[in-house]
Amino acid sequence: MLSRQLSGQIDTSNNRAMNIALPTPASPFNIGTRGSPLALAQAHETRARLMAEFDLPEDAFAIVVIKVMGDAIQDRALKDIGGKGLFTREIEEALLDGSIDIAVHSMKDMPVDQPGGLLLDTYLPREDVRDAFVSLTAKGLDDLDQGATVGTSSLRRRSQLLVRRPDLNVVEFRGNVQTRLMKLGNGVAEATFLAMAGLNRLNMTDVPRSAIAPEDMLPAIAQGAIGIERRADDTRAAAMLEAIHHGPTGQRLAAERSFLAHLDGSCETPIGGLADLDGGSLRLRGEILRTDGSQVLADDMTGAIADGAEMGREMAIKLLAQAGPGFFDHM
Ligand SMILES: NCc1[nH]cc(CCC(=O)O)c1CC(=O)O
Repeated sequence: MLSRQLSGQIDTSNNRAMNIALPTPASPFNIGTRGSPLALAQAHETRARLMAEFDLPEDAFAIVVIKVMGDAIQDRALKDIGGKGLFTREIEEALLDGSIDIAVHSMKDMPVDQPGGLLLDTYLPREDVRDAFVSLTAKGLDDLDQGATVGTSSLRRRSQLLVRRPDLNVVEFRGNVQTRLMKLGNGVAEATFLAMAGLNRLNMTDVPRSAIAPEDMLPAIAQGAIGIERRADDTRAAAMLEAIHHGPTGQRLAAERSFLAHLDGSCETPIGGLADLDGGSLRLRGEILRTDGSQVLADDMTGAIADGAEMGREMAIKLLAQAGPGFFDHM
């Protein structure tokens, strides 16, 4: 398995695998992650795939938990304190200073550009991309009373909800799944929204949820995808990650992240996007919204898989032209 995976990627001059020094319990491979339950589950999945691929014991790996600013701040809306880098800066510093070998991320939270010296080009097979409607009382969006209060801290979800249900009262809702369920129980809101991927990865089968079709709520760019970052000059990490990379997820994210890149999106802008593969073609759906739900601009394109990034770029340019200046200025 090792030689098959490495022969194409690392040593193209002949058909023999390059000799990489695999990690050992005495000199483990350090996997960096945030400390949230979901982040830990994703790091454990990465470790399990590497163990299987290279026939290594669990203690040839160390899971290194890194505290990030974003996790420490629970009381203010993320958009007020500086966006996505809040969840990645400390982890990327640990990569650059060598205290970890790779970093495992939710791709949904990752900016399109990484700091110099780092590469984020390895993806695990994608989970369910959809959002979940979570409520102790209502079965779905259509089941909510006129004027009902729903909780979300996501500008995208907020805007998408208001497009469909302008009557809803959308309130800020942060915290982990347990906290949010407690708030629902306390009547703070009648429903909230979570990624299906997170619920599935945490095996939260007892959470009352129903999956929302992408037609009704287009997911965030890269929702449900795990990405693994490394130092650009680390040939061992490159070889190990190549072995667990999931190509189709990479093709889908290439289109979605190109769309995001050309929109210049951060988590401060309501953007949805989803690429699906169907045989030899790629379908990209994308939308941008006004935060008050008064307007949504959407597009849907199908083309060759290899053209995904170009489709993302074209779609972004087209939607931005339709939007005109000031489209996002409603916050
Ligand atoms: N922004 C937080 C975040 N980042 C990734 C996930 C879920 C897992 C995923 O989409 O990969 C979540 C929580 C949520 O949206 O419910």
